[in-house]
Amino acid sequence: MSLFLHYLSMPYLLEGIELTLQVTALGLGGGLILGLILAGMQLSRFWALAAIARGYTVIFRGTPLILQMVFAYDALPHIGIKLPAVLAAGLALACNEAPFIAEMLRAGVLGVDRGQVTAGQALGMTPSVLMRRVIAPQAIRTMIPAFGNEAVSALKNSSLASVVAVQELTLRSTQLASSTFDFFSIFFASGLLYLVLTATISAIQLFVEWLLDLDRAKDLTKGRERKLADYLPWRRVDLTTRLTLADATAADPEPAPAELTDTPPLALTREERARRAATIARNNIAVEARDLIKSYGKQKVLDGLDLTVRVGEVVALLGPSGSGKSTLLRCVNHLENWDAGTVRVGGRRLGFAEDGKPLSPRAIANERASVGVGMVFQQFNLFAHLSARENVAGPLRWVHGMTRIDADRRATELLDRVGLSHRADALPRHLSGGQQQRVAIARALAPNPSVLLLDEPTSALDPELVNEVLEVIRRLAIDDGLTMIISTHQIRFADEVADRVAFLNGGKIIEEGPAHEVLSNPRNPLTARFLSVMEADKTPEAVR
Ligand SMILES: Nc1ncnc2c1ncn2[C@@H]1O[C@H](COP(=O)(O)OP(=O)(O)OP(=O)(O)O)[C@@H](O)[C@H]1O
Repeated sequence: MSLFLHYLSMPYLLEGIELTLQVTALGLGGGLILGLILAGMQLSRFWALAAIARGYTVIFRGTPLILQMVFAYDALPHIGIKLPAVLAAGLALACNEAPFIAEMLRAGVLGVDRGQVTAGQALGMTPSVLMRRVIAPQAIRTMIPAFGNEAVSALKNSSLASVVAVQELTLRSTQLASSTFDFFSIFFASGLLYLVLTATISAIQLFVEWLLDLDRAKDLTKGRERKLADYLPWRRVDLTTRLTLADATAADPEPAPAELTDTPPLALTREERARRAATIARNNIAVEARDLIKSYGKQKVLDGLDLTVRVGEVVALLGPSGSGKSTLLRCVNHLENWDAGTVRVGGRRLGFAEDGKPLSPRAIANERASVGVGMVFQQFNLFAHLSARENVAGPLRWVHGMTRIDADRRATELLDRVGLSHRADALPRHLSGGQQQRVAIARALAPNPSVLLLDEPTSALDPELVNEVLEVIRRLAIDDGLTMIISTHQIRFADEVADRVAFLNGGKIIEEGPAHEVLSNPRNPLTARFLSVMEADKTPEAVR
């Protein structure tokens, strides 16, 4: 026992730990940098870069680390690169770790919900803002356990550096044992030292997981402490603003939700509708699609579609499942490319330069932000790692350059408008579907869009939550006069809120006109059949 304790505190072995840590740190640090580059190449749009990264992965993942170390130490000098043993071992370890780390990074990035990425694009985020603010923070959280594993494995693999005579812990233990023949005590002490190192890595991993745990939320408004994750770059929130806002909400803890659902639905009288129609007819064109054609493979989804929407007009897109409603909305915002035809928003051809050439993703993002097309999705697509307030305020800062205080103020104002100021600090997963959709509407409204596109905003909701969302949309249409295109299966809602309905079938508008007229007296037999099925069943699923 005394011998074991002696070896455990022996400076000769402890100095070996220093070299072990040096090789591990070089391997992990270098592996992370190289892994980031490889992951970027594999995720890139350029196939040549992806192919080079794949080739690298096959070679370095498929050959033993021990050979790579020998190569770095003995073969590189032949081409004039003579590295000290520690550096050569660290380099080989980094090159070996890189493909594994790249795969972890790639899995983390691909694991982020596509819907959130689309929502970020629709909000005008450039690819780099999307990566920094939406993808990386979520990917990093999911990668921590795998990265912890990789760190432990790199530490253990560093023992192979002994083949290039790095005096790390394993080599020193072996040397000591062969000179003293006290194998058991020495290797037991050495094993325990490795265990301490790997346990430290595990502890750091658990600490980081705890640090980034979003569910560890402490409620500020109830005077409790901020969680550390709030201080991270993507979560940083201005304390003064938070506290001022917290004070404001504390005075009125449960404000508007009752107001949203309890008041009778707004509806226009026949005369008001006629006045509104006359005003809209004089307005400029807000959105114009001309002869739009779009196919997925052999399937033609939009087949020469024409649609004109005037400023202040609310158009409901109706039609059976697969008729192309969502695709049309996605084309309006250029979230989807199309094969032929033109789309203009506010007179501008979104996504194309003056000479008709397609713009880069970054330029399209900037254009989306400046033209102002808001979008609300069927599946809400809120940023899962951000509170309701940050979902609204974040894009205002990142895309529109608003200050933190102004963005937070605007977010609070909009959340109040959709009856959710009391849930501003909640994460999306702690909100009901209806509440999430109301936050999504607030987020889309935040930059004051000129047009709001709503893609079946209630079809993912339980029936009892549908009305709260419809009421918010109704207010936007009737009170605020916002230009909206809504894809919906809610016939009664379309009748009450829309100025015009357009009925799609097979990628074409087969009937359109004033909402009440088309819905109560359809002329096309397909529209009539669709409406009667909807009427008979009252559930959208019936026609799907
Ligand atoms: N990314 C895609 N790849 C291949 N096919 C697609 C893609 N997106 C949509 N489609 C197909 O295009 C057609 C039109 O889809 P779209 O979502 O526009 O219809 P929709 O009218 O909005 O239907 P729903 O009411 O069910 O949402 C469907 O047949 C769908 O399967």
